[in-house]
Amino acid sequence: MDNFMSNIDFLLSRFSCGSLTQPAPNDDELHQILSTAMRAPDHGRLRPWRFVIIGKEYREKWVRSLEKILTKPDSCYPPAYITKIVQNFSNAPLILALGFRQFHDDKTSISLDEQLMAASAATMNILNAVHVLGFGAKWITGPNDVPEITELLGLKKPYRMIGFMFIGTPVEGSEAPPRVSVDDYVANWQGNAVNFKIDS
Ligand SMILES: Cc1cc2nc3c(=O)[nH]c(=O)nc-3n(C[C@H](O)[C@H](O)[C@H](O)COP(=O)(O)O)c2cc1C
Repeated sequence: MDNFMSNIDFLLSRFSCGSLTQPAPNDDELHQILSTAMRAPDHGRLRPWRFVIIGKEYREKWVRSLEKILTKPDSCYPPAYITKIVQNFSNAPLILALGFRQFHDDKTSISLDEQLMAASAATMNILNAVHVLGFGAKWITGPNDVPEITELLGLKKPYRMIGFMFIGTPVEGSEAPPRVSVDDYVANWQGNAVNFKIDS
């Protein structure tokens, strides 16, 4: 029972943390973290999730390539965004590119929405596992829809990106933001359509 309490406490204390420093999880820890993604619910056992690790050896190359792509003359990104994103990617102790493989109608009856949900559930498992091992992480969208970037990562069609995750050690003083109340978001069905407190 004690064990269950502490597991619940872990889940309840997770928060996203963008202010990260070294160390990042080591290879064994990262393997454990990624193993939890493989336990996500997944209709039809398609295992649609795909993750690309951008480790520190290739950090510089990745950041330079990213900057080059984002600053092309036809780029739709404002300079301030590019500076911020390049800085964030440069400082992140470890980067994961998050994606999923799209299986289409000719291969499966499972919808793309469901595949996206399975990949999202896998990503949530990663966030929780990172926290359990004492690290912090943040899931960001980033420039995940730029064709040259998806191509650079090996995540162009039939893959689709769902963002990036930064993983590392939360800087001192990082704190969970206040949380919302369960009662506002959950209703008991009592025979008629429910109303949610938050929406009334
Ligand atoms: C699909 C997805 C994309 C996100 N993209 C961004 C983003 O680009 N920038 C950002 O600051 N937060 C982004 N977030 C939100 C953060 O990951 C995080 O959830 C938020 O800062 C709230 O923190 P919390 O997880 O502790 O509630 C995204 C979340 C999700 C689920």
